[in-house]
Amino acid sequence: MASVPKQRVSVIGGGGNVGAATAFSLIAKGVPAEVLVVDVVDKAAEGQALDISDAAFMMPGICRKGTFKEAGQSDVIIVTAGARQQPNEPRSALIDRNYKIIKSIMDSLQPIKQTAKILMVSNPVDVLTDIAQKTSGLPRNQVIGSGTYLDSGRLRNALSEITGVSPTSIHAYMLGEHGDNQFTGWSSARIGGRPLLEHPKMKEIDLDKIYEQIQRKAYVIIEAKGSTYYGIGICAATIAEALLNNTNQVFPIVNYVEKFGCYLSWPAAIGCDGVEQSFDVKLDSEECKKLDSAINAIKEVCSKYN
Ligand SMILES: NC(=O)C1=CN([C@@H]2O[C@H](COP(=O)(O)OP(=O)(O)OC[C@H]3O[C@@H](n4cnc5c(N)ncnc54)[C@H](O)[C@@H]3O)[C@@H](O)[C@H]2O)C=CC1
Ligand SMILES: CC(=O)C(=O)O
Repeated sequence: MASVPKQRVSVIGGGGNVGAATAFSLIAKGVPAEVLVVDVVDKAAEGQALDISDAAFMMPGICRKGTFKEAGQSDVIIVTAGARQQPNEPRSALIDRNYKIIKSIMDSLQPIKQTAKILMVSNPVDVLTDIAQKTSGLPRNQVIGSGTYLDSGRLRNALSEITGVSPTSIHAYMLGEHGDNQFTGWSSARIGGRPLLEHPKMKEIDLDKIYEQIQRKAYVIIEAKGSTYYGIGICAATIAEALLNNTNQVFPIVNYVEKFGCYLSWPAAIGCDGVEQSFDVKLDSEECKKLDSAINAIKEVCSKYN
C-alpha cells in the first residue's frame, strides 16, 4: 500500500454535491494530500469517499471517509455542509438554516489544530465565515471563505469570450458579497497591462448586461439542475492548494478586512498562514457605493447572528 500523504484536507459536508466535487477536484488536480470526506450522513460520506478513491488510483492524493475529530486535526478544513438554495431563492435566505449547522460543526471539530485553516463554502458564505471564525476560536487570518472567486471566474470566462484573450490573462474581480450585493470592479480590471475597458472589443459592450449574466448565473444553473458544484469544487480545491503549498496566489475570497471592520469578498494573497496580505483595490465612486451596500448587508446579518 502507498504511504499516507503528510498533509490532510477534510471536507465537511462531503457527502453532498459541493463537498464531493471539492474532494474529487483535490484528487484530480494531483494535490498530494489525504482527503477525508466527513458528513452527518455517514453512508453518504462512505459512498462518496469510496467512489472518489477509485479516481485516486493513479494520483498522489488518497481519499477516505473521516470523522469530525480527525477533521479537527487537519491542515485545511473545508466546510460545504448545509442547506442549498431552492430555485430563485437568494443565498442570504439560507442563514437561518445554516448558521446552527455551522456552529454545531465547529463544536464537533474541537479540539481544532491550532495551525489549521478553515475554508468556508456553505452559503451565505461571507456571514458564515464570520460565524465560523468566532465559534472555532482560530485567528481571523486562518478562517476564510471561497467568496467571489467563483463569480470572478465566471466573469473572466465571459470577458474571454468577448476579447478573445485567455481568462487566465484577464485580471478582473467580482467583489463585496458572494450574493446579490456583489459588484464588478470594472475600474481596476486589467488586460495585458492596460485597463480592460480600453480594449477595443469592450467599447460596444453593455457592462450592466454582463454584470447581470454573472450575478444570475447560479440562479440559472439551480433552476436547470438543482445545484451548482463543479465550478465551486475546483475553486475550493485551488484555494486549499494555495494554503497547503504557501503559493501566495491572490484570490477574491472572504477575508477579514480591518478598514471595513468585517469579513467580505475582497482580494487577498493566500499562503500557509491563511491570509498573508489584503489589498487596497482602486474603485470609482459608483463602485464605492456598491461596496458600502455590500458591507452594510453583511454587517446587518452578522449583528443578528452573533
Ligand atoms: N460558496 C459557493 O460559491 C457555493 C456554495 N454552495 C453552498 O454549499 C452548500 C452545500 O450545497 P450542496 O452540496 O449542493 O448541498 P447538498 O444537499 O448536496 O449537500 C449538503 C451536505 O451537507 C451535509 N450536512 C448537513 N448538516 C451537516 C452537519 N451538521 N455536519 C456535516 N454534514 C452536514 C448533508 O448531509 C449533505 O450531505 C450550500 O449551502 C450551498 O448554497 C454551493 C455552490 C457554490
Ligand atoms: C450556489 C452558489 O453560491 C453559486 O454557484 O454561486
